[in-house]
Amino acid sequence: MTHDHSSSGIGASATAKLSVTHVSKGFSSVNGQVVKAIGDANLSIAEGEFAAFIGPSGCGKSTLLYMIAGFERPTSGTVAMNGHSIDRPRPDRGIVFQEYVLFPWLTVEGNIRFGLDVQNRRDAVSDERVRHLISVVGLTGFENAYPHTLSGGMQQRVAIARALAYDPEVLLMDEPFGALDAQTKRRLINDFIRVWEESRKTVVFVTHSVEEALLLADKVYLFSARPSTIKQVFEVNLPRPRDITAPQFIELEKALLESLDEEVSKMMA
Ligand SMILES: Nc1ncnc2c1ncn2[C@@H]1O[C@H](COP(=O)(O)OP(=O)(O)OP(=O)(O)O)[C@@H](O)[C@H]1O
Repeated sequence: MTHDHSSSGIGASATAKLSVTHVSKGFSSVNGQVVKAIGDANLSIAEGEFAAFIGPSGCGKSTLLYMIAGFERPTSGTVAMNGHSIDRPRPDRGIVFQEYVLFPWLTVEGNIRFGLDVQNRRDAVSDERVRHLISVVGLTGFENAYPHTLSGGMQQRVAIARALAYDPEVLLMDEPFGALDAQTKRRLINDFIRVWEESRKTVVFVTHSVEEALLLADKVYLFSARPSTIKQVFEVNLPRPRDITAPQFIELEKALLESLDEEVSKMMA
């Protein structure tokens, strides 16, 4: 099922975990011109929802994610969590980037434990939490390994466990599997679905891949060409793990691709 979200008035909702209301964002370029990345974005993400952002390159997906993270502020409009405007990064939002940003001088366990150590949480409960996370992301046996000895897929597993370690309310992911080869990506998607199903945290996941979005998300938010709005929301009411050959999956994939292609053409015009 899809909804047209190009009109306004759908941002605020009493039950929203995250709400984006009439948000615009412009950047000044080196020659002094303003690039309007986001025109008027409105969306509302429910508690426990797995949301994917997709859209043409440069439409402002990462920019909106960074506003939710608190790294960027909107030019106008509001981005709120639990009804409160977001004004800075906080540990209630964990983030996983595309690049493997691990601390090279810390082991796998040290990296995962990092956020807990910063909060001085070293007790039996946090020890058990770290041990459990190492196991669910499939890194048991690699606790004492250093990042440079790990493959890209393994490093992203560490980054996911690290973001989950301090139990954030929301997990923000910026193309976390984008740099991985197709096979590693597929395995990580399947494993990540299991990890997510255990906690059912609210996730916002930026991706370029229609297939990845439809394999993972409850709702796929399609951004229009710049200055962007949320053009359409695709609801994916299919049980996980999803079958990419199922007729409903293929039907959704086709509709999403067609709508995305229209926006990509506008960006290239
Ligand atoms: N800090 C910045 N300074 C100037 N311009 C910026 C800045 N951050 C983003 N932009 C511009 O804003 C627009 C949106 O960028 P953003 O990275 O959010 O897009 P995106 O949809 O995530 O792109 P992609 O899919 O290619 O990663 C782009 O034109 C980009 O060049």
